[in-house]
Amino acid sequence: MWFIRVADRVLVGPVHLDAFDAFHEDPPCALAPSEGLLFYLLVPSSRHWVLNGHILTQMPRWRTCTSKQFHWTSPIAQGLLLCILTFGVILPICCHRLLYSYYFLKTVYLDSLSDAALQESYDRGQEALRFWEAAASTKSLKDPLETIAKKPDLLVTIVTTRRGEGRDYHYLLQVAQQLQSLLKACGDKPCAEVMLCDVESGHALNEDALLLEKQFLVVRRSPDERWQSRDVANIFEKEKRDYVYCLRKGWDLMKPKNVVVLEDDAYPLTDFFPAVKNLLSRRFALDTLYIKLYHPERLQRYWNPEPYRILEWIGLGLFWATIILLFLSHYTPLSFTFSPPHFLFLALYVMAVAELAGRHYLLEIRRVSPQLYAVCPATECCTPAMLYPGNASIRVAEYLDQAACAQGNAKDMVLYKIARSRPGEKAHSVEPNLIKHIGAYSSVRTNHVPPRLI
Ligand SMILES: CC(=O)N[C@H]1[C@@H](OP(=O)(O)OP(=O)(O)OC[C@H]2O[C@@H](n3ccc(=O)[nH]c3=O)[C@H](O)[C@@H]2O)O[C@H](CO)[C@H](O)[C@@H]1O
Repeated sequence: MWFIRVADRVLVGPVHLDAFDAFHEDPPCALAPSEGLLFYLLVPSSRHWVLNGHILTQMPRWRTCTSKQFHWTSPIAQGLLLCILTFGVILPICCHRLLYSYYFLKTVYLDSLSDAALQESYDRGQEALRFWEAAASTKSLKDPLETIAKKPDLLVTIVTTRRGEGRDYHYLLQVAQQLQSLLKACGDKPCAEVMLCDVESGHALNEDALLLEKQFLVVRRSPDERWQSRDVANIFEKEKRDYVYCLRKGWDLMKPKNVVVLEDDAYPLTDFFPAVKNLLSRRFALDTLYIKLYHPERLQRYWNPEPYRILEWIGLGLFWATIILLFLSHYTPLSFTFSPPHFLFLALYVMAVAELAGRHYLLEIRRVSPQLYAVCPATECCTPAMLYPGNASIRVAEYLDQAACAQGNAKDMVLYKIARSRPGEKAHSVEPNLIKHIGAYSSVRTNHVPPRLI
């Protein structure tokens, strides 16, 4: 390919020296060539044109573009090159295996990643089963009800039911094992009391909860109450009533200062207790109905209908655009000016990189310290891990009692609407997540077979 320059005009287009017919085409203006690539068209001699020593019989019909318009040192060309490199080369290479990135190659990697996650969970479940069976056979503890502290700073209640599908994964045993190891790491004074709330109301027993009876306080409805609890309109209403029962039972038994309610497939991460402690030490916690400790990763993108996220996104773009421009103008030989177009371009560039690579991965950086965890207005979906500061758990039980749940209006949606509609009530979410959702099989919904990660 050749580029031809005459005086201050640049003639742009492909010149195939072996096929002069190409000159009859009218090539479009394209990227400007670098100075070093320019070749000069020699002026015509009689009826011939000479290009780099080759004789042409016709004058090529070129469209001309001024050299100012196309020059590779121009900001537009540089910006274009940067975008092509970033979005067309670097990000696809780095992110094509990242589950929550736009570049994730679902058709190639989703099945293998999902199978690996299932296998990992199964292995952890079997390991937990062996662990708790060994503990049950060797330890004979006092009645857990006698050993629990009254008015603990924090009560962790796990709502559990017998699982049909996915029972070999022993979600409850996995969660209990992890909680126990995190509690040990707290030091001499336990950072929380744990209560298992077994809401199984069928004829079959929740065997995982039975296995943990010697280690943790396990509460259940009486046989009469259990029978009544089965008589409900739908599974979502039952799920809500079970939740309310567990909230009330924890409060009645211990009068805790704060409550965390975990669903039985909410696996606490290592930063769980330090982060909860930090949240409770912040002023806003005194004044909140609940703090969500988990939001599904697939819904963590900027491009989601959460207004604060759009603000965060714009802030991120403006912040990094400023840093990059300051850096370029002070620490590189490049002659960058702080012009508004540069600034706008860089802000949009940073925003696009953050969104396409995956906001989820940016949030993970916050794990460096609990102080860096972000608190924002509560998001809509899901309640696998909820923190109720002060006596909020009892307020929530009362509010939920007054609402009816159904398909499409499960307890998570009801709770979200309550927090928005009740005057004086506020609800928050923390980011990043403090638990991992390990429940590939739902006990209230039809499951995709085999379960997939997204
Ligand atoms: C990760 C995620 O998005 N989870 C949400 C999803 O749960 P899932 O569809 O994932 O259901 P799941 O099996 O995790 O059950 C949620 C919780 O309900 C409990 N349970 C189940 C059956 C029953 O009769 N009684 C009972 O209390 C169960 O022990 C568990 O603690 O939808 C629920 C609302 O429907 C909640 O919003 C969950 O947070």
